[in-house]
Amino acid sequence: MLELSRVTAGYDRRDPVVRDVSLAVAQGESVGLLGPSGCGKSTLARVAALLHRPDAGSVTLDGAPVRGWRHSAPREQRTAVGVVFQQPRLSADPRLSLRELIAQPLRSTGRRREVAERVGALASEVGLTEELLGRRPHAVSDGQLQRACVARALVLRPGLLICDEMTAMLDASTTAALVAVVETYRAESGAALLAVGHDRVLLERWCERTVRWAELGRQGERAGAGSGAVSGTGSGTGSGGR
Ligand SMILES: Nc1ncnc2c1ncn2[C@@H]1O[C@H](COP(=O)(O)OP(=O)(O)OP(=O)(O)O)[C@@H](O)[C@H]1O
Repeated sequence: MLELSRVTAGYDRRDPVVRDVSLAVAQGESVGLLGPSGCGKSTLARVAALLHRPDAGSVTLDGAPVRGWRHSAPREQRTAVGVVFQQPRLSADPRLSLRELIAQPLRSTGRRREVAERVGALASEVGLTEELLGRRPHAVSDGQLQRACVARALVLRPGLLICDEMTAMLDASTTAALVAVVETYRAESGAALLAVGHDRVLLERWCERTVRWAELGRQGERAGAGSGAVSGTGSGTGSGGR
């Protein structure tokens, strides 16, 4: 489903934060990526979500190499990945109501006719009332806004979901509710999951497999020798992540 092979990425080519790392997530598989704060997890998650162009290495989605990032990514690749970020306020347009926020990917891909049914169904799954759907981000709590961001990430029925510290600012009951929404969606759709974070207990409970950041450079080797649940990266791996 997702194959990151020998990816180097960052904000300064002379000093990249992600160095020569490889990671593969098979179709339908859930993988937790664990690492300390600042190691580069979010940067790698953004590369996988086609939001950040790597300086080197390759990314393959559903067998097709990714050649464009952000707005230059082909629509079918962009819409195949749903993303939830740690801080919903940074990713949510403050001018939109929660209803519009959830519906926006459908509108921008010309699927307006699905809006009423799909937004209604997702709102009830994530636990947002009609009244909350009419409010804008400034008038809801972080947890309520994150519920809307999860609904938005699922609205196009992606084959891969990337959750970057999705629950870091949530209480235990909202965390459990949103993890359950993601897992219900995965059970119905067969979607794969890459969940990034530093909460080992949560990720080990949530995901079928967890990988530590320090092990990332060896993913290709492990996939070749392992259970077959993970597809190989297709090349030898380098010196590993930081
Ligand atoms: N837009 C940016 N410009 C310059 N440097 C950045 C930018 N975003 C992140 N960094 C730096 O890149 C490094 C890795 O950041 P990143 O957010 O990928 O780490 P992380 O493992 O996700 O951390 P956390 O768990 O704290 O979210 C950090 O040193 C950070 O300061």
